[in-house]
This record gives sequence, C-alpha cells and structure tokens, in this order.
Amino acid sequence: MQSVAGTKSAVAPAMAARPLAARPKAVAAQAAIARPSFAKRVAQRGLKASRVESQRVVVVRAADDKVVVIGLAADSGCGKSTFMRRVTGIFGGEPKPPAGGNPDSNTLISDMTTVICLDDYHSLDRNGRKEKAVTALAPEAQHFDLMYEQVKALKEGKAVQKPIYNHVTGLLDPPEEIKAPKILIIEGLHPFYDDRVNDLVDFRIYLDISDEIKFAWKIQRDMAERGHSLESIKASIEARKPDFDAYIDPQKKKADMIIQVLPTQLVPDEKEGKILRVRLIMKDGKKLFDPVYLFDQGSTVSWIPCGRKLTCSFPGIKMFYGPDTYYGEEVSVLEMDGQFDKLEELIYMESHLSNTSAKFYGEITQQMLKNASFPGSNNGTGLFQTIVGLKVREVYERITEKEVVPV
Ligand SMILES: Nc1ncnc2c1ncn2[C@@H]1O[C@H](COP(=O)(O)OP(=O)(O)OP(=O)(O)O)[C@@H](O)[C@H]1O
Ligand SMILES: O=C(CO)[C@H](O)[C@H](O)COP(=O)(O)O
Repeated sequence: MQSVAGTKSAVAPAMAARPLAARPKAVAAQAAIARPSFAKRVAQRGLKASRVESQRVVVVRAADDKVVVIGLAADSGCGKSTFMRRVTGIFGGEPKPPAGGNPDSNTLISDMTTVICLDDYHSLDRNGRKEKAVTALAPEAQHFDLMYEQVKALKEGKAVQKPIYNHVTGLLDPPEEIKAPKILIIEGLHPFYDDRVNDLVDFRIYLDISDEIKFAWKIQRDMAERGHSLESIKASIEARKPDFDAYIDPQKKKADMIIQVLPTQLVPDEKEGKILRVRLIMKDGKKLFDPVYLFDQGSTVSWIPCGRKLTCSFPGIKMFYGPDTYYGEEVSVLEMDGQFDKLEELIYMESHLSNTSAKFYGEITQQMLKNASFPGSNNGTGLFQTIVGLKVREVYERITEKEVVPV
C-alpha cells in the first residue's frame, strides 16, 4: 500500500474534503481523466482518494490503517518522561509497559499511543561501549538499520520484535513484541539523526535544555533520587558533551517544534533552575499544524499578565510572542519567563492564546491542573509541553481525518 503521510506533500484535509464540483475546472478535468484507474485501485485495495495533483492521483492508505509517527529528541535527563506523560494523557488511558513482559521494558502503551525508547536500538551494551571507548550518544553505538526497519514496519501496520536495552543491567535483553498503534512515539537521543528514520516521522519535537538547567535537573534527580555524587554527575556531563554537541544537538534544526529551556532573565544570576525562561519555537507554514499566537498573529508582543486577573509573586511573569528565524527557517516564538502562583488562573492567559488546538475553552488549564504534580507545572515547560501535546492531537487528526474526543 502507498502512503504519503510521512512526506511533506501530505494531504491537506481541507482539499481532501472539497467536492470535485468546488475545485478549479482544470483540476476537475484531470480528476475525470484519472478517475477510472483510480477507482480500480480503490476497489482493489480498499483505498480512498485524498488529492488530485497535476495529472496524477495521489492515494493514501485507508484512514483506519494510518499510524502517525511522532519523534521526540532530547538528551538524557531533559524531561522526556514527564513530557510523554503529558502528551499521552491527552489521549486518555494509563500508559503501561507491555503486559506480562520484561519488567525493565522501556515501552509504554496506552489506548491510542505506544511510546518506544530509542535506547532499545543501542547496538553496544554498557560493556561494549566501555571496550570500544564510545559513549551511548555515538552513532556507532546505535543500530540505525534495525531502527529504520522497525519504525517503517510499525508505520505500515506490522508488529515487530523490538530489542530491549536494560538500563538496570546495562545489557541487551531478549526482544518484546510491539504491535502497530494509532500513534507511535519514538523518543530518545537520535530520532532525526538517520535520514531514513527521520523521513518516517510526521511531527518532530526537540527538547532543548540549556546546560545550566540540564545540570540543575540532573543534580536534582541523580543526587537526590539515585545517590550519585556531585563530582560523578559533573564528570558524566563533561564526558557526554562532545558527542552531544556533535550528534544530538544538531537534530533540533530538523524539528517542527522546539521547547527551549533557559535561565530566567527576570532575576539576575539565577542559576539554580528554579525560575525558567521557556521558549516554544514553532516552524511556520507547515501543513499539519498551526503555530500558536498571542493576541495578534505575526505581530511582536510583550505582555506582563500580572495584575488583577493573574496573581504573581516575585519575580512575576513575562510573556513574549513574535516572528523570528531559526537556522534559516521562518518560525513563530512564544515565550514565558517566570512562574504561576495559582495554576487555575492560567485560564486567563489561555484565553489570550489562539491556534492552541484546544477543543474547548480552558482545555489547557484543565490538562495543567490534572497534571499539577508533574515537574514544571507552574512554568512554561508544563504549559508548552501541554500545548505541544495538543498539537500532536492536531497532527493525528489532520493525517487520519479522524476526530479524537477529548478525555
Ligand atoms: N519541567 C521541569 N521542571 C523541573 N524539573 C524537571 C522538569 N522536567 C524534568 N525535570 C526533572 O529532571 C529530571 C529528569 O526528568 P525525566 O526523568 O523526565 O527526564 P528524561 O529525559 O526522561 O531522562 P532519562 O532519559 O535519563 O530517563 C527529573 O528529576 C525531573 O524532576
Ligand atoms: O543517554 C542515555 C539515555 O537516553 C543513556 O545514557 C544510555 O541509554 C545508556 O544507558 P545507561 O547509562 O543506563 O547504560
């Protein structure tokens, strides 16, 4: 079966839904010429027409079969797990590892989504990396051929036997069966590194955490929760840095949306990562989603929402929105510096945002309140992760032409 869902020429739903009579005459004429063979193909394969394009008909798989692939790239310890909980929560169901499987599985399955961790495609286990003196970020420590074959197979609706990298033992465990979900999320270090894998991804997200903040979060987790020493955390960050710069960071250029987390500008020399300046960088002109805007699309807006309608203690909140360029591409940027005092008052800010992909007034605030215990819920990380989660839903709906009922 053919699929155009992974290409940039993916069908615009508005066009697909447009009746022939409403289309320009020349296009309708081409459609008439193309119709017999097309109808034959539809009958033979159970396909449906989606677009008539200059003398040829592009056919997509029946909407029921489509697997939408979402990629999330970030370094370790940058909040991927938290982000995934926010995204999958939008689709409902509790994400769980495959039932009855390996207790150290990295996979999370819920009603509509399956999240696979690309660490499972490490070709070298912990000992192998030590022997070859390479980090887990190096391309030679990944099995990109298998990653490509399996993501492709899942996208085609087939089940795969995916390896498991066991983070407890540092070994590669026997594989687990993964069935094709509606939404496949591939998260990890290299979702966009290999062009073949990258081309299979419908929507690309990159979490860009600045060194200072990454360090603060790592200390918080690895010292407090995993008993590592400050020195060992510093050494591990330093050891990974050259490969991070060479292989992981450049992937952000390919992302559709980037969540950039920086130290605040509201408090001079705040380095503990308690108050954050978070930027949502959204590529313009994409067919599968619309960038969010504040007040007026395309304008440059600075806004301090604190006052009678939004309670702010020191240092307050500063919002920014405007057009920009990112590695030579046009983007829209939405920025939030500071943090909320009362999460329920977020509704005030939400009411000034447009193109959020929320299905009802207050959906963002509702999601944020539901996940209030997650890290980052009082700042731009939680807010923008929630918005990106709604964009994942929008992308899914545009590709499949199916509506997701909000949970
Ligand atoms: N938005 C946030 N604000 C504050 N702290 C955060 C935020 N997101 C994550 N953290 C902290 O950073 C640490 C790492 O987060 P998390 O485990 O979600 O990252 P990860 O990318 O999934 O890591 P890994 O790939 O190593 O498993 C956690 O201790 C978490 O509390
Ligand atoms: O970058 C990582 C995860 O994203 C890990 O460092 C990598 O997967 C190796 O894991 P471990 O340190 O458990 O052997």
